Amino acid sequence: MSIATVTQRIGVITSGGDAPGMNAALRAVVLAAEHYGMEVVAFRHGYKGLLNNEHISLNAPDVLHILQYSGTIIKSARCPRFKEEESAKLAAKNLDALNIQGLVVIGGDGSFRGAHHLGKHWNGKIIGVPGTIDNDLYGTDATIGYSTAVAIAMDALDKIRDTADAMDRVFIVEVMGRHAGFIGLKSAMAAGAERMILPELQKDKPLTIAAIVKHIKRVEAVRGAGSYVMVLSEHQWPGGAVALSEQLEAEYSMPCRPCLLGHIQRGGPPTATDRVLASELGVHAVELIRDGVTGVMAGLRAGELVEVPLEETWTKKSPLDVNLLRIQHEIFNPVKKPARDEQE
Ligand SMILES: Nc1ncnc2c1ncn2[C@@H]1O[C@H](COP(=O)(O)OP(=O)(O)O)[C@@H](O)[C@H]1O
Ligand SMILES: O=P(O)(O)OC[C@H]1O[C@](O)(COP(=O)(O)O)[C@@H](O)[C@@H]1O
Repeated sequence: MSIATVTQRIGVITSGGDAPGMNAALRAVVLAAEHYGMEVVAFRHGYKGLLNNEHISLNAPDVLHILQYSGTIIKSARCPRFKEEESAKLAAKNLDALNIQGLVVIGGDGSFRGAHHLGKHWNGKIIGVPGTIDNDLYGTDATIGYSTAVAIAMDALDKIRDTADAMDRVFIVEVMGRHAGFIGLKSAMAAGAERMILPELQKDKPLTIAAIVKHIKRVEAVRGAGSYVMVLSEHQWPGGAVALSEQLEAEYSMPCRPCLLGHIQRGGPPTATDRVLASELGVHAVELIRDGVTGVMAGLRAGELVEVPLEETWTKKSPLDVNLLRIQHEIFNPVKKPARDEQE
């Protein structure tokens, strides 16, 4: 690839919930831009910074040794005001005033909606880089941060198992992923959890407390007294893991404890998978801007770099891996019964 001779200035933001690997993506954007003779202007606090003109210029020394840290050095934010038309117009004005020709938006589906909204009022090139632990963006096999969140949840589940097993207890571990069960499913499989309560499974036939108790008792009948670890995606039970645990203790006399992983899932060192994915997609985003592409997310599918129209990333839905679901429900379920009964 030839080195561009025309100097371009590109902007970058990290937006929405921070995700492990956002710093690695940022570093990749800065290093790729420098490689192609482009300047980088970062807006702090996502779209809020774009509206408030809170910008800094970023060069290679600014991103030295940041890829091993979660969070984001340019900070992230949620900015409800950006949904207004006037906000997109103001952002466009601010970008033009700085002579910025392209913008890289590192974030999740909300951030991409924002990018699409901005694109209606701004002529610059806009590229999305998928950064969210939830993995809920269509068009890429994984989002930046997902691998780390799963690893953290798995580690927590392993630790919980020690105590659950020692004391013959039921544990309910609540994981993030407000609309998608990717973290729940993968961490449950990785840690050998007995039960998963995931948004996708709850949609058609929400679990009842009676069905949960029945399964716990059946597992005990098969294995004898021991541990039972349940992975619960957030917002899938009224009152969450705490309420479900209290119900099991009070109404069914089951020794049960809740564990809420919360924002622990977004911190600590990103996995190698996230760092490399972020590096590849950050560079791809800059190369797309350099090639004049706009309005797409830089993604990775089956090992290949892809470009997905921004709108598709939230209008289309990636389903949970049906094979992983089948294995969890049928092969790894200690209670052998037809899969259709599982979510009763
Ligand atoms: N429909 C929309 N139109 C314009 N901007 C939006 C829209 N939805 C979200 N955004 C912007 O993107 C930000 C991040 O979205 P959010 O859903 O909070 O996180 P994520 O990008 O991780 O999904 C919002 O705070 C808002 O500034
Ligand atoms: O950090 P906040 O604002 O409390 O948001 C929590 C939410 O952020 C996430 O970690 C990531 O979601 P987004 O990618 O949509 O920002 C969700 O799993 C969780 O529900």
